[in-house]
Amino acid sequence: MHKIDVKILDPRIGNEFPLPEYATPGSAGMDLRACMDAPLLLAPGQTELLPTGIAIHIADPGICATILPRSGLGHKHGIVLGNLVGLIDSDYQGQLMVSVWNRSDEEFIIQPGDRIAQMVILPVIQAKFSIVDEFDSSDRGQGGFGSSGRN
Ligand SMILES: O=c1ccn([C@H]2C[C@H](O)[C@@H](COP(=O)(O)OP(=O)(O)OP(=O)(O)O)O2)c(=O)[nH]1
Repeated sequence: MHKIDVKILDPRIGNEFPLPEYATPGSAGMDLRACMDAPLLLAPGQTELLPTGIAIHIADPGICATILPRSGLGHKHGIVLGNLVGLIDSDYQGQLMVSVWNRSDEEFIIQPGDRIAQMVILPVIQAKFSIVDEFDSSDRGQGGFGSSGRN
């Protein structure tokens, strides 16, 4: 298990609200909690940036974190992310923030401590461009966007 430094910025984390953790041994993501002071009513179409009460410093440039919607919230209630996917750089040390977007046509209330999104830690490969005039030939060439047909 990889270790990542975490700072607890909101004293409710680790007490009233647990530190993000994997729910089962096979979980890929750990849920992030909304750490605002009061309930938040998200009107249809509204987007808000919510604090999570923690900061992480991944440090290793070969690792990043992604913030993804929770399936149930997204599918049943239309609560997804304003940035669709959040990408946390390995050198970011600020508070983890979650942009919540109510894409439904109904109001949704988020309570402090609610699990609003999930974070997945992923490997990253950093690449450097090498300028060429021609690529080595490949089977696909420039074909894309449906070039192989529909089925
Ligand atoms: O959902 C998110 C997305 C990003 N971040 C933090 C971590 C990330 O490392 C930093 C910058 O994110 P990004 O590079 O995507 O933002 P930007 O809009 O390009 O801003 P910047 O100019 O700060 O890079 O913001 C979050 O806390 N939550």
